[in-house]
Amino acid sequence: MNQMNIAVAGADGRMGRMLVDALGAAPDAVLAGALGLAGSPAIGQLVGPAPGVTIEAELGAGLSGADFLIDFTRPEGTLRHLAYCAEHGIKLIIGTTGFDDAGKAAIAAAAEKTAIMFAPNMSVGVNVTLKLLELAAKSMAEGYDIEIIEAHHRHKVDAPSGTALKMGEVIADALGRDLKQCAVYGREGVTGERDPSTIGFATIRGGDIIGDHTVLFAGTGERIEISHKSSSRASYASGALRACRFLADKATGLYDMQDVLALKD
Ligand SMILES: NC(=O)C1=CN([C@@H]2O[C@H](COP(=O)(O)OP(=O)(O)OC[C@H]3O[C@@H](n4cnc5c(N)ncnc54)[C@H](OP(=O)(O)O)[C@@H]3O)[C@@H](O)[C@H]2O)C=CC1
Ligand SMILES: O=C(O)C1=N[C@H](C(=O)O)C[C@H](O)C1
Repeated sequence: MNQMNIAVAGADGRMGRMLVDALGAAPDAVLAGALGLAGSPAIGQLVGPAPGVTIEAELGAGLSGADFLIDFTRPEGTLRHLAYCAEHGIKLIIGTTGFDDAGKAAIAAAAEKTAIMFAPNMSVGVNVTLKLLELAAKSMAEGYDIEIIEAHHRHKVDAPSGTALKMGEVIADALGRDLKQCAVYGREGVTGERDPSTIGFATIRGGDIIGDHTVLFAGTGERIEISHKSSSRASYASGALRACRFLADKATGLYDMQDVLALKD
């Protein structure tokens, strides 16, 4: 078994800490570096199993021993790491959400130089849910109003969640619609009757909710709700490690969790 040398960005964050623990328990991987935000009190702290790795702000120091970087940070941080990884052939697993179109284009361009797995949700359950949504949308293309409701902890900074947006994209694609044209992000005041061609989004933020997503297909005389609820961040971390194993024999290319889990038709 080849050992994977994996660095973690945002090593002191909620997902970073979970990833460091997951790497400590993985038989085929070692924590090979850790990155933190310049100026953060976390810089210089030891993480991981003994003898430990220090969290570095300088990319060269944090990534010198790494073949992979797992990045759950913020778009501006990920884009900085992306440029370095593309230049140095470090494979990248991106879990960060909240990218604009230019950020997504930069990720696609970097995938011509190194292998990248980019997904807003790395849990098996959410990725199977995406397949269920495709089937549900095709089967209920007429007569059902589609609303996506997501709930997350009070610290989350982007809305709607990357997962909710991905669910919207999958449904819009299945229906031959463009999400940019048909999405409605919240409602207030005199809105008029609901336009049947729209896909609505509602966002809840509070407490320590790890991540709940429900898609409602509301028809006449019945409604279907397809829900996924996360009760631990461990499912995201194990998905990220699965992605490293998937990328191990790839030199370049942009992949998602549907590729990793062999869920593509
Ligand atoms: N794809 C998936 O399966 C999942 C995706 N996510 C996404 O991952 C991201 C992180 O989530 P979470 O761990 O909860 O967030 P946290 O805020 O807990 O952690 C973010 C980490 O990134 C660091 N950071 C912040 N800004 C920068 C920057 N500009 N450059 C480098 N590092 C930076 C933070 O440093 P500091 O502490 O010093 O601010 C911290 O270490 C979010 O976008 C979230 O939506 C989350 C869970 C699952
Ligand atoms: O910020 C989070 O916590 C999460 N973010 C991801 C998203 O935006 O979809 C994935 C998960 O829902 C947790």
